[in-house]
Amino acid sequence: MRVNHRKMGSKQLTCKIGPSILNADLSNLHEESVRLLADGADYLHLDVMDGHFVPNMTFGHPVVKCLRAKIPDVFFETHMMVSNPEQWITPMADAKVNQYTFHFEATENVPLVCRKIREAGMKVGLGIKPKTPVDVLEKYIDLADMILIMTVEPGFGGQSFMYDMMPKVKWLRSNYPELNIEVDGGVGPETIHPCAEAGANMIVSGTAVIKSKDPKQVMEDMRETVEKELNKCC
Ligand SMILES: O=C(CO)[C@H](O)[C@H](O)COP(=O)(O)O
Ligand SMILES: [Fe+2]
Repeated sequence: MRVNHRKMGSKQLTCKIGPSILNADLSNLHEESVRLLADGADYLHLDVMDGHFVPNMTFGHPVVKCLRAKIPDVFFETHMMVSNPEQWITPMADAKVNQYTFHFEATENVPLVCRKIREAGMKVGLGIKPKTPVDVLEKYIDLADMILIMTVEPGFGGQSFMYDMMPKVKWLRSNYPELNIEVDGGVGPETIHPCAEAGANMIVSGTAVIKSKDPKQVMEDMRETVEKELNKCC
């Protein structure tokens, strides 16, 4: 299935805030997630790391499945920082993940992975690491529901936002007005302006939300900034 993101149709893009629980107290994953959702999160961005594609490990489908059992209705995106992303499609679908976001750099066969994710009933997210140029995505964009532009080297939370990734977001937004574009890494109140101006509408924020005394306010402020920019163009 192909989605034509180039056309300027009637689809109104909305801002979605997806906190990353990477730097939360993972022994309290359920409580932390419930708190973030009560504070206004639109979806949960679950960072899955395999210690191979990135030099760190987090959790896999068994944990996601347990979390899903306690939180049945919320949109789960798994950010798959794994080699061989094909391997985990079925288990993540079984865990009732809504969107499976994998990395361009992790596979030789992007179309095949996109197709398998869709066949398993999930939305397709396709991401690139900072050193990967955005134009490699051109022939795959219509196979995806969302493009992820990493604004840090994947692997760890709490890193500094890479401002020089913003031209990638701008390029995508100017060519694909209806595309969902996500930014991830070092995003918070201090760095949301360039993301919004460049055209990102799906905002992942870990440390800035989790470590804040007022996560609700942080998410509200980021949403307001993004929505202001989205409303400018239409
Ligand atoms: O994918 C990630 C790291 O690879 C995380 O989603 C990201 O880093 C979020 O955390 P922070 O906002 O603290 O950077
Ligand atoms: Fe992530």
